[in-house]
Amino acid sequence: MNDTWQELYKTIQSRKENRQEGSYTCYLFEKGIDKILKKCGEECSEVIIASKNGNNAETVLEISDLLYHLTVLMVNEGIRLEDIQAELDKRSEKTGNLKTFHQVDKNS
Ligand SMILES: N=c1c2ncn([C@@H]3O[C@H](COP(=O)(O)OP(=O)(O)OP(=O)(O)O)[C@@H](O)[C@H]3O)c2ncn1[C@@H]1O[C@H](COP(=O)(O)O)[C@@H](O)[C@H]1O
Repeated sequence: MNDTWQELYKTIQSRKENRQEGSYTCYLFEKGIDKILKKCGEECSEVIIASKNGNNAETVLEISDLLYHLTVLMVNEGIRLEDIQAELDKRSEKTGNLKTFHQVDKNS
């Protein structure tokens, strides 16, 4: 997985294990799952609004906020980056298989 995302994941994981004064991540873990999910929902809406407004710079900021909050959710739930990677790889294999199937179909 992408190094930046991996680093962020590790930092968030360490915030869960060692609570730190003034850390927003620790605040989210203290509040718990309902707060984390609420933030994921809010950030998702903000991505939609920024994108609808055609503002790519704002959309990039909101997608980054969403990815951060989704990563907090993953750590909270014990979902590893490798789990996401495995699922994406599985889909990519399926698409590859599908392409092969269509190519075979076209040629026949
Ligand atoms: N990537 C992020 C990141 N993205 C967004 N945010 C925070 O997410 C919050 C979202 O802003 P909002 O205005 O929606 O929320 P808010 O009003 O601040 O808070 P609520 O009362 O709504 O919960 C902001 O406080 C941002 O600072 C992040 N906070 C931390 N990180 C990274 O997480 C790691 C740990 O940081 P600490 O949490 O500071 O220890 C570091 O690598 C940071 O860079």
